[in-house]
Amino acid sequence: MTSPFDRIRPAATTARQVADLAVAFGLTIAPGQPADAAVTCVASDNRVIRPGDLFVALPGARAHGAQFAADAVGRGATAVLTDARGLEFAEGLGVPVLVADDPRAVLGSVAAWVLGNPADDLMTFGVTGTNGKTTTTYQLDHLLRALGWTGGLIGTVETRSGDRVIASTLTTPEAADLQALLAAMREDHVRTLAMEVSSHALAQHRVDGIVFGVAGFTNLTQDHLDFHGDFESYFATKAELFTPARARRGVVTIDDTWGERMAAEARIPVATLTTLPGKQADWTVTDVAPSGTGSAFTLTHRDGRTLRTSTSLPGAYNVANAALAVTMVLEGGCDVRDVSEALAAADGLSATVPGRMEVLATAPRVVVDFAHNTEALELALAALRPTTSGRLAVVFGATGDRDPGKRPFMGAAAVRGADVVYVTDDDPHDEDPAKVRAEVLAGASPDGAPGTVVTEAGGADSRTVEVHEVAPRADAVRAAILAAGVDDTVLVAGRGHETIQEIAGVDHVLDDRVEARAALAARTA
Ligand SMILES: CC(=O)N[C@H]1[C@@H](OP(=O)(O)OP(=O)(O)OC[C@H]2O[C@@H](n3ccc(=O)[nH]c3=O)[C@H](O)[C@@H]2O)O[C@H](CO)[C@@H](O)[C@@H]1O[C@H](C)C(=O)N[C@@H](C)C(=O)N[C@H](CCC(=O)O)C(=O)O
Ligand SMILES: Nc1ncnc2c1ncn2[C@@H]1O[C@H](COP(=O)(O)OP(=O)(O)OP(=O)(O)O)[C@@H](O)[C@H]1O
Repeated sequence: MTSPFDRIRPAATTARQVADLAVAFGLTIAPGQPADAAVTCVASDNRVIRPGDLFVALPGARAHGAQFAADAVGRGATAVLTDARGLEFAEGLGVPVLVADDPRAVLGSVAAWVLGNPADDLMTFGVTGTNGKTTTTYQLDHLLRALGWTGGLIGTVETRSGDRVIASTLTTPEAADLQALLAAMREDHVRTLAMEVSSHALAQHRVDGIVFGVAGFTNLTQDHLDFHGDFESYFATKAELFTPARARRGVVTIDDTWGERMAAEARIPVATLTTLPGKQADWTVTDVAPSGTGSAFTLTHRDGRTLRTSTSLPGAYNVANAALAVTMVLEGGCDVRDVSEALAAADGLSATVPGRMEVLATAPRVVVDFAHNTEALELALAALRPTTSGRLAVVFGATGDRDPGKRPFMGAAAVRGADVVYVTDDDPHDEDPAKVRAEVLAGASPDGAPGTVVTEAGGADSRTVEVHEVAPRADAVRAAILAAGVDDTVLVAGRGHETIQEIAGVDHVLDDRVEARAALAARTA
C-alpha cells in the first residue's frame, strides 16, 4: 500500500530560473532574500518536497503552508512562492521568496510552466458530475487501451502512469502534484489521460494548466453542499469545466435537468447524450438488454453513426456511464468503426472498478458499492432489485461532519429500495456516531427507531421492511451476510474501495470487502 505522501513525479526535469518565473507571471521577488535560483519541479506540501522543488506555500483552512517553509527548504526546496502573510514565515531561509496575492490561483499555471506544459503532450479526457466519475473514467481508460494507446488514469481510487500506480488521496490531485504527474506521464510515454475532475478541484484551481481535449458530464444531485453552499453554486462550479479555459469540447449527459442546463449554458461546443427512451439528443442510447452481469446497448448519432456494445456493470446508470465514455472517445475524433472493433475485442466496457458494484459472492450475492448519497443509494438498490430473487438487504451509514441534511433522505431511500436495512457508521469523523445513525433512522422509520416498517401501508405496493441499527460497521456487514439466504443480495454501500475509517481523529483500518469476505468465510464455516 502506498503512503498519502507518495507522488508520481518525473525523473528528469529541466531547470527553470526563478527570475524568469517572476517575469512570466508578474510575481514580486521579496527584497532582502536571494534573487534567483533554479527550480526543477513544484510541490505545495513540505512532506513531498524533493531537492530542486519550488515550494508553493498556500493559506488553508487548517494551516498556512508557509509554516512549513523551513522544513521544505531543509528538504531541498530552492525557492518559495507564497502570499504576503506567508512571507513572514518564509523570510530568512536563504532562498528566493516569490509573493503572489493569491498563490493558489497561479499554482497550476506556474507548475505547468516549470514542467514545460506536460498536458499538451496528452490526449486528455476529464469527467465531472456528482456520481459516475470514477466508473466512467475506468471505462474510458479501458476503451483507450483497447484502441492501443498507453493510458494514464487519475481519480478517487488510484493514479496510474504507465506501470507506476499509487493509491489516491484526493479525487483530483492538488495542482502541483497533478502537473508533476503529467510530466511523469510524458516520460512514461503515456498518450491518453482519463481523469476525474471534482467540483472541489474546479473551485480550488487544481486543474489550472490543463485544457481538456474532451470534458464529460455525468449528472448532478445533492452532495458537497457543505462546501459549495447551495445547488446553484455547485452547478456553477461544475459548469466551469465547459468553458474555453478548461476544455475544447464536451459531452453532456442530459438525462437530468441539470445536464440540459449544462449543455445549454456551455461555452464550448458540446454534444448531448441521453439514455432516456424517446428523448432527443445528439447521441442516443437504445435497445438496452441484459447481457452477462450488465447490459448491452446501441449508441447512435443523429447523423446515423452507430455501434452496439455492452458493459459488465449492472444498472441503468452504468449504461449511462459506459455510453458517456464511448461518446467522449468518439467526440475526441475516433472513428466509430475503430471504436466498435476495439470494444468487440475488449469484451465491451468490462473494466472492473474497485468498490463500484464489485461482486464478492453470488449465493448470497454480496456487492460492495460506493453509493454514499441519497440518489446513488436509491439507484444502486434499483440496479440490484431485478436480479434479486430473494430479499435485498443494504448496509450503510452517513458520514459525520458532512452534509447532515442528506441523512434522513438516505434512510428513507434505503427503506424504499431494500427489504432489510442495516443502519451503521460510515466515517463519523468528529461527530458522535450514534447521533449520525439516529438522524439516518429518523428518515427510515416513522418513530426513528429500528424495527419493522410497513411502507405504503394498505396500498398495492405495501411492503414490510426490517430496519436494524448495528455498529460498529464490521458487525453490521457480518450480521447482514450471516442472515442472508442464498437467493438474497446484500449491498454494502457507501465506502467502496476505502480502507480507512476515521473516528474522532483516529484512523482505523476498515475495508468493506475484507469484512464481507470474512463474513462469507464465517458462513461457510
Ligand atoms: C476543502 C478542501 O478540499 N481542502 C483541501 C485543502 O485544504 P486546506 O486548503 O484547508 O489546506 P490546509 O490543510 O489548511 O493546509 C494548507 C496548506 O499547507 C500545506 N501543509 C499542511 C500541513 C503540513 O504538515 N504541511 C503542509 O505543507 C497543505 O498541503 C496546504 O497546501 O488542501 C489540502 C492539501 O491539498 C487538502 O488535503 C484538503 O482536502 C481535504 C482534506 C478534503 O477532504 N478535500 C475533499 C473535500 C476534496 O477535495 N474532495 C474532492 C472530491 C469530492 C467528491 O467529488 O467526492 C477531491 O477532489 O478529492
Ligand atoms: N451515472 C450514475 N448515476 C447515478 N449514480 C451513479 C452513477 N454512476 C455510479 N453511481 C453510483 O455512485 C457511486 C459512486 O460512483 P463513482 O465512484 O463512479 O462516482 P464518482 O462520481 O467518482 O463518486 P465520488 O466522487 O464520490 O468518488 C457508485 O458506487 C454508484 O452507486
